[in-house]
Amino acid sequence: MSDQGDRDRSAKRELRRRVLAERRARGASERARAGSAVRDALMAVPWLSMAGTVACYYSVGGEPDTRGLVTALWKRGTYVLLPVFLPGGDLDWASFDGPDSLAEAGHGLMEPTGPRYGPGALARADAVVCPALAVDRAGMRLGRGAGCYDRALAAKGPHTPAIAVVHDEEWVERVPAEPHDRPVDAVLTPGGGLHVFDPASPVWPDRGDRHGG
Ligand SMILES: Nc1nc2c(c(=O)[nH]1)N(C=O)[C@@H](CNc1ccc(C(=O)N[C@@H](CCC(=O)O)C(=O)O)cc1)CN2
Ligand SMILES: Nc1ncnc2c1ncn2[C@@H]1O[C@H](COP(=O)(O)OP(=O)(O)OP(=O)(O)O)[C@@H](O)[C@H]1O
Repeated sequence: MSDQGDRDRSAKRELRRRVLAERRARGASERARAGSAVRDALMAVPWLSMAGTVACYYSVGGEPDTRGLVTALWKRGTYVLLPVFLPGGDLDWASFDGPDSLAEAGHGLMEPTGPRYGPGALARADAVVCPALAVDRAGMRLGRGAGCYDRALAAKGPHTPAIAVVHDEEWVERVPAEPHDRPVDAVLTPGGGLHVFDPASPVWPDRGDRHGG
């Protein structure tokens, strides 16, 4: 392994530690406010309202709250896929079908209990809302370090945007990146709303046409 690789990995560990400590310090009212902002920002995006299937995550702990978003999408009739963390770090996918369709799982996660569609199910999503600990100005994302989303995002379609959700302070100048890291297409922060990195990217144009309106 190269020295640069070692430096990147230890810089990632340090940034993860810092963000997780800051998240633990966030209070319930800030979390609730952030959750409403995340929900309202994404529910107002026109192309997302045309999406038949959205892969999301069901937030836990100090993560930017996505529970309101998941519920709002589901109530609107969008098919919502949520991840199931497999031993080994791959993600399986099952649908959200109301709060009763979830159960506590390992690592403090809440996961869907219904039929699982396999890691390849992400190919059917029209958008992927993914967790992150930090995102930088170029869209590189830092995850929890299991590589789950690095691998999972490889299964999404080429016209499917990946949108990372982070707290305002977690959208930073630069995240240490390794060769396997892939940028996301947009970042959503509670205070700043949705920011698209490259509006000319093939994930964005003609969404209404492709998805039948
Ligand atoms: N809400 C949510 N769901 C998600 C993710 C996520 O980040 N957020 N994931 C994104 O990849 C996957 C689960 N990935 C995980 C990877 C590692 C650990 C882990 O090692 N947890 C530590 C505790 C760390 C902590 O307290 O935050 C442990 O159990 O020791 C947990 C989940 C799929 N589902
Ligand atoms: N496409 C991939 N295929 C196989 N292994 C991968 C892939 N991407 C990353 N990994 C492995 O996953 C591990 C963690 O990677 P990294 O530190 O970038 O995770 P992360 O992006 O923080 O986490 P996550 O993707 O779960 O949000 C690394 O050891 C890396 O080699």
